[in-house]
Amino acid sequence: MVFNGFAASISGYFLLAILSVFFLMRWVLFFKQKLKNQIIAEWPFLGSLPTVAWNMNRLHDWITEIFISLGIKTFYLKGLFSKLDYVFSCDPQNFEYILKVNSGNYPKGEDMRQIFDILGDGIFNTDFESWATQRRASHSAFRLIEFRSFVSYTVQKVIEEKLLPLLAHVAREGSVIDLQDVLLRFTFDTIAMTTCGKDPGFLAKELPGNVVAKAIDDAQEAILYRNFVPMLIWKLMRLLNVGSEKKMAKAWEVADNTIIDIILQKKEQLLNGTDESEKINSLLSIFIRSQGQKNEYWSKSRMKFLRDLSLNFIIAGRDTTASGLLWFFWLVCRNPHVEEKILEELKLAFAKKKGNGIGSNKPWVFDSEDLKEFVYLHAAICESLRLYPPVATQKKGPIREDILPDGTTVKPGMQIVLSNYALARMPSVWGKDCLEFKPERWLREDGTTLNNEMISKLLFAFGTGPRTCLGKDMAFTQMKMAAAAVLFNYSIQVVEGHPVSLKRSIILQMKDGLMVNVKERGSW
Ligand code: HEM
Repeated sequence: MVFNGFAASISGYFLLAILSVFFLMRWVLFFKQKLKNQIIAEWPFLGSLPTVAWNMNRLHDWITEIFISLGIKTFYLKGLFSKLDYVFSCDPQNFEYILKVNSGNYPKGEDMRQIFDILGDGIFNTDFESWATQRRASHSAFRLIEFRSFVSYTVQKVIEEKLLPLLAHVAREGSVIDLQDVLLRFTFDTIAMTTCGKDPGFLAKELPGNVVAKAIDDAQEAILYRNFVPMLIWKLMRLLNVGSEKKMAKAWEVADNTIIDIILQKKEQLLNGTDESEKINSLLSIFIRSQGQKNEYWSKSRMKFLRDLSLNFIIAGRDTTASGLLWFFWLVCRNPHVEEKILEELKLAFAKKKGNGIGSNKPWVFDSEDLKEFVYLHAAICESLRLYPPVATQKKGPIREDILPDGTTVKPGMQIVLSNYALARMPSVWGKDCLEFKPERWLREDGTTLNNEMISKLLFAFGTGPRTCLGKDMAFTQMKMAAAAVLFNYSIQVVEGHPVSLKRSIILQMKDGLMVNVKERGSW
């Protein structure tokens, strides 16, 4: 009897277990099917958040697929409690309207300020009066001839003394190198020098580690995470000092210590009369000189202002420019006919120099004056920024209800995501060949001059309107100078079979880097 009862209960449990597994499998299959079949599947209470999470690793491509499969350029997405929380758009009219025409209604907002809190009260992270004052001051500094010359001088020096020697070393060794890593080192050294006047020495043959570069990577990882989890969760993680928030705290400490150290050194030099900043026209030196030299000018709030200024520019300028160059090189490698045309332009400029008895030695580095002649190269860079915009999406939140040019209603509390990446992939904007790398798109019909109207109307890689990128000219100088020097002196080839896909990051990067072979070109 006892045995029979025991057997019955065992078989009962067994049956229950089989039934549970059966229902669990059905449930999993049902959810998988729902996620697969419906491009924006919605769930009770959770809205579309599970679908977003499911597609997180391919977010930009997923958003693009939605636009294309639904044949629209704007759609809503539901967040928690099925509230209409998000508006995604790739309509150029909406870009122009939100970023320029009615930009006053679309500030960065408190959420973004908290997510990017490491940037303090810097230009990138503030709105209204605080932003306007910094914008005016930074804009004046960027227009100074001294600063512009210092940027060109620094970029040329880093290319000549570090970037090309590193590539020469790789070519001689016949080894392969990760171009993404090299470019991040290149832009870190140049942005640190132009912003703070200090060379971190990150781009050296030995490929050394660097605590500040690591701190910036860690901070960006935490910022990415903060963008996708509810604020309550990451704030709790910060309180407990765990995960990405632990790394963020450390990154913050490193950034503070390093930058404050540099500012204090400058203060010492200024007060002791040993200042070299007359020769070094970095952004920091320009700001420090403009504030006067007396001790009382060095208040705590002024130190914080200088710290925020430096960090904002370093973060704004490093990964963006490296990403712009990386995708450019990759696209050029895949399109030899474009490379050929760029080389023609470079050879012509080089021949002119030679004719004037100026240059014949290799490796040859073009200077800032030469860059003006590189129209096709400029168009090729615009085209790679179109297809792979380093800032792939821009997020904005309206403060008042508004109707966008395409008729979409937006309300306070909503997040508007403008997808630059999807915009490039819209046949209705660019034509059927939208996926092709065609620098000619940005040239007038004569094929020799840039179509500047089109650039200002459709190239949103740097944003537009009052918050348009302050470093745009600087980025072009850097990208054109580096691209010309590398392509003229070396042939870059992507290692066969190297996988290229998007990394989950704020700035468009490659998940596995970009392994390349480098070969020296013969003399022209
Ligand atoms: C290819 C390189 C670059 C790209 C694609 C790029 C893109 C952008 C974009 C899209 C914005 C607007 C962000 C928004 O509306 O929230 C922006 C803002 C900004 N960028 Fe860049 N950027 C690049 C390089 C640089 C460089 C080299 C610097 C300076 C050293 C720089 C400094 C800034 C600053 C200070 C802002 C904030 C402007 C403001 O809010 O008024 N950027 N950038």
